[in-house]
Amino acid sequence: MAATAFHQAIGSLQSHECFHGSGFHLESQNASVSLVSRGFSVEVGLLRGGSYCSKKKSFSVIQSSSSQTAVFDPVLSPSNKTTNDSKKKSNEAALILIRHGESLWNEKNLFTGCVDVPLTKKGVEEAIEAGKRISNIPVDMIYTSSLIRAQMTAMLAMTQHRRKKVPIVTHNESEQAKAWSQIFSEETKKQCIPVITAWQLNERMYGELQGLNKQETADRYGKEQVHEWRRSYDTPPPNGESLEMCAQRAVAYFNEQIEPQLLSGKNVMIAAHGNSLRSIIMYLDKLTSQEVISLELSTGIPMLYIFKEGRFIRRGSPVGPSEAGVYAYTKGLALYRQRLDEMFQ
Ligand SMILES: O=C(O)[C@@H](CO)OP(=O)(O)O
Repeated sequence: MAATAFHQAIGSLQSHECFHGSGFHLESQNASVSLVSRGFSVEVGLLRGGSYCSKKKSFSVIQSSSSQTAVFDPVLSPSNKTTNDSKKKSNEAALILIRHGESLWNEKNLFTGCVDVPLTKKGVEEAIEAGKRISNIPVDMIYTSSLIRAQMTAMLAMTQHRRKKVPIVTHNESEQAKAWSQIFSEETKKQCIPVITAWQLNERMYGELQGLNKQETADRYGKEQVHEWRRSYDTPPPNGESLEMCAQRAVAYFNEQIEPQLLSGKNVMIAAHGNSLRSIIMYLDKLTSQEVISLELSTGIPMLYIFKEGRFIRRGSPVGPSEAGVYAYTKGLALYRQRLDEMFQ
């Protein structure tokens, strides 16, 4: 049956259990508490104030697809019995968010924004480690920013995936690019994961801070001013984007392009940046503009959400493919993990 141990176990996790795990934290205790208790009404206020108004529209667009993989993965499912089950649509989908691994400018403590800087060796290792953590979670589509550090992270992470599907960058920038990158085998297509690059998921544009040293900037303009530029919701850095401005394009893109995929049951991974992901998490977790100030993301730590009945349920950061860790708060899930490992031994 489609109702696998993974489903049951994941479904029985309580939301308060999702706050464990690294990669995502709110510094204030109060903020964490309000996260789990906050209702939809706050979000509506936020939506009205900002430009996330396409949510309603995007929810009405339901695409159908036969190539989706359910949140439980038939290949990885302990029962692994029927092909019918594998075709059955799930009303759940996994959403993995991952901030890129350490970049060369993270290492040098420079404001980076939209400057296109690659990963360090440590960043490469972080991306591979991230891939191990999510290697059991099915991925049907990948979205990255147009910046190389996010793309490297996505690709390196996918080298660790158990399904061994091939991530293929989609080239829609011109008719010729589309035509010249076509795949003519349906069988091969099924073994591919489309990778869509979107500038809307880029890091916030840091304006005249790009290339400056963060410490030196704090020494010059004061710690408080620099903190406000870096973490506040609506104060833009000089000639750059505030988090609010970044959200206007990143969340709109999420609403218009990514949510319809989740609604159709596709499992999606997004590899992006500290601030573009902060704005998306603010939307997913219904954070207020005060709460988001304390939201910090580590490099190369994946975070999992389950999209179910129009809601995003945060599951935290998978510790590893076979470690009980964050997921193992229920017996059923621990058992599923154990069976999975036995299957692949
Ligand atoms: O420099 C940047 O682009 C970002 C992310 O590294 O910095 P911050 O920590 O200020 O968001």
